[in-house]
Amino acid sequence: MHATCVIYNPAAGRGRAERLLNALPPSLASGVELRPTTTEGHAVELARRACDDGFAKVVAAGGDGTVHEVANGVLQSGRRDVVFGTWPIGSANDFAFTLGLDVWWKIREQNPPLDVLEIDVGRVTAPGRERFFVDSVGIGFNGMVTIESRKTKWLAGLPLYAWAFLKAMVRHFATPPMTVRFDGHEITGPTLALSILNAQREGNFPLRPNASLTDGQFDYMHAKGLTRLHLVRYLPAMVRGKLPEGHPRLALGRASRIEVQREAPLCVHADGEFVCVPEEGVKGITIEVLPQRLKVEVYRPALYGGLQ
Ligand SMILES: Nc1ncnc2c1ncn2[C@@H]1O[C@H](COP(=O)(O)OP(=O)(O)OP(=O)(O)O)[C@@H](O)[C@H]1O
Repeated sequence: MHATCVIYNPAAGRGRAERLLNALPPSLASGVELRPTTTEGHAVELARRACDDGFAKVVAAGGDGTVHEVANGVLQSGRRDVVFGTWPIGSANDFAFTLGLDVWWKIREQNPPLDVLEIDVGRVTAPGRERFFVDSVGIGFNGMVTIESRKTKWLAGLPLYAWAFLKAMVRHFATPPMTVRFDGHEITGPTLALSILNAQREGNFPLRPNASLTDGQFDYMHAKGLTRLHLVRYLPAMVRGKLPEGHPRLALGRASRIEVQREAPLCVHADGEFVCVPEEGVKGITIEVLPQRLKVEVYRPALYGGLQ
């Protein structure tokens, strides 16, 4: 049997995935078994099966959606020794950015060496559902941005999410009251969005550029009673990863357990995949860190986007 199982989404990157995998450099292609997904959600099952089959390494080849599903499969398998790899061939590769793997992928022909790091993982629970995540969770406005990004097929990467952000701002801007408990500290008030980052980027925006994957904590951005004007004003800062510290309506902080309650049903994504949409009526959700729970491949020269 091969040592590595590569689970890939043929639909990722607007259909580019198949072409890229057919042109793998020999250093990556040898010792690898490719297993394609056939439908949404399939990668979870394929990853679980790859772990049961005894592969030492399981790679998610696709965008953040594929990363999310493969990571969930590996974590559900209970095997702690499996190394999780990411080949960023999707249209959003936020997790790969933090691991330095988007840089590595560009120079893959040179076969640069990768290291293994044990990173924190997040777990989202709500009544009747449980999900792991590796990159980020977005609640409220960010969930609506994800809905809008799914409707746009003609853009990718940052332009896609900037466009979806503007559409969500016109169609779904709302700041209903929300109660959020960050570890022992509870706040109730108008909330536009809550971003909870294990890695550094959400929807291509480097919202928390100093987030660590190994500190046992999430870095969050709590957008409270902002106006549309605030959003427009802070969009360039979000794109550059330079949100203001100490803003009364935009709190930045760290926590290892976050509980959210809202009267209006929640829209929540985890790594860009929906945990719940408003129609499902979910009003409460808990997000917690599982410290150093997953072994992942990283490219050290560009780890944390090469910034730290
Ligand atoms: N064979 C398939 N056919 C259609 N959809 C699939 C298939 N396999 C996976 N998917 C779904 O495609 C979605 C996007 O996958 P992924 O994130 O890997 O690609 P992407 O090009 O980066 O997309 P996105 O624009 O969402 O970031 C996921 O929700 C995933 O469940």
